[in-house]
Amino acid sequence: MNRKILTLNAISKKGLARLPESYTTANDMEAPDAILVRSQNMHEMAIPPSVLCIGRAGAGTNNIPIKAMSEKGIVVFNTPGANANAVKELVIAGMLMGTRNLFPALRFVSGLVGDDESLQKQVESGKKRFVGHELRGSTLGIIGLGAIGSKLAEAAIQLGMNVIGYDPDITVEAAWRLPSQVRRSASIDDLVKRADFVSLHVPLLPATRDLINAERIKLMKKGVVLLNFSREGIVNDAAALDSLNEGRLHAYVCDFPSNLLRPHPNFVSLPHLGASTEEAEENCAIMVSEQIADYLENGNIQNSVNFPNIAMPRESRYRLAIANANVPNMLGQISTALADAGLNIHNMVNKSRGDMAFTLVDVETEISVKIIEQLATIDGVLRVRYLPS
Ligand SMILES: NC(=O)C1=CN([C@@H]2O[C@H](COP(=O)(O)OP(=O)(O)OC[C@H]3O[C@@H](n4cnc5c(N)ncnc54)[C@H](O)[C@@H]3O)[C@@H](O)[C@H]2O)C=CC1
Ligand SMILES: O=C(O)CCC(=O)C(=O)O
Repeated sequence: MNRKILTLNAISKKGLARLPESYTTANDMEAPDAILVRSQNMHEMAIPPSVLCIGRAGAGTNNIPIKAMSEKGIVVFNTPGANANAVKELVIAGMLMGTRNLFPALRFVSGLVGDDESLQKQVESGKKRFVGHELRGSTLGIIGLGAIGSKLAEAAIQLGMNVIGYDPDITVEAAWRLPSQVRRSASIDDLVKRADFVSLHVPLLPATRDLINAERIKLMKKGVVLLNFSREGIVNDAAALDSLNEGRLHAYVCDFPSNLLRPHPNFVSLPHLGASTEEAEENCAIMVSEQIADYLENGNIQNSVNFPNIAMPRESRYRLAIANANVPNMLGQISTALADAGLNIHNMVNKSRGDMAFTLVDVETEISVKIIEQLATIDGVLRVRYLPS
């Protein structure tokens, strides 16, 4: 079927190539079936009523109004783990930038004047200001042991670091990925007291806003390097500046700009580069393109952040995909409406997640527009799609 996909950010061509050939992609179009996005803020955007799903080529979905999309039956996907290696590698670079004073040292060298002999003398007398610490033997505290945090833990152990971690909601899968040497912290406070490096790998949520604030920074060891490759807002900028000024924070390495912190020589800020590798961009775009195509064609859902995972092999040509509220008797009402219309159900699956549920129904004969309209009027049904193959 011809489908229209609106791309709000640059999405890797290798990923877009995974969409069926009949699909059109463009960064400006009327009535798209789906939207592909990376970091663009969609909170103020008017979402066209034609949109069936949104694919976030990446992990964080705080740029998407998830609740409003759920209420409209719009499925939001992300790509768990697809850019985790890229972020992990940049965090390792960040630890070195912070502890080896690489930016102040680079600024020192760029400011030198004189002939080669004079430069040599200035370097030899000046370099003692930039003496740092090695990663090996230091303690890294990781807050959030999901896709990125667990990869970082593994790499840090290989570099000879001691790793402590905190994640009260760690998934079983992520826990299995963690090396046995990672020590569990009882709380964030406990973790920050013991770490030489603190790295944040949690989503931005109301509960994680200002997670690192003045009180927590006061618990940290003097000379700690703080790394935030998660989101701005998770570290309180004013508290970070105060502690950089007083020397408790040796360096704050962050993937987001801050006008307040920018003038401080030990604030290292990158332009949201964590996932900016060709490999990560391809991985995310491939994963998200395959997910939205399977949803648009078959109603199958994998890696949604607001609806349950659901999949049913196609054994009949006539499929209904129904987004509905997770309330009693939805299945009863749907199957009664189909039975009343003389339609025989071949296969049916329903999954729920929080307030949301999703139902796939394959019937043995064609479904009329009238039945689809009737199903859409059932209280709690958010969206009904007919997907004949
Ligand atoms: N700088 C960049 O370019 C990128 C930034 N990110 C950011 O990193 C975040 C993490 O990414 P992933 O590891 O892929 O996500 P993930 O979902 O695999 O892991 C997040 C982990 O944080 C844990 N968590 C949630 N609240 C917590 C809390 N209060 N305390 C401790 N742990 C908590 C969860 O249980 C989960 O295990 C994303 O939400 C995104 O904001 C992700 C990719 C690229
Ligand atoms: O797409 C990007 O460059 C940003 C990635 C990111 O922040 C994420 O995946 O959460």
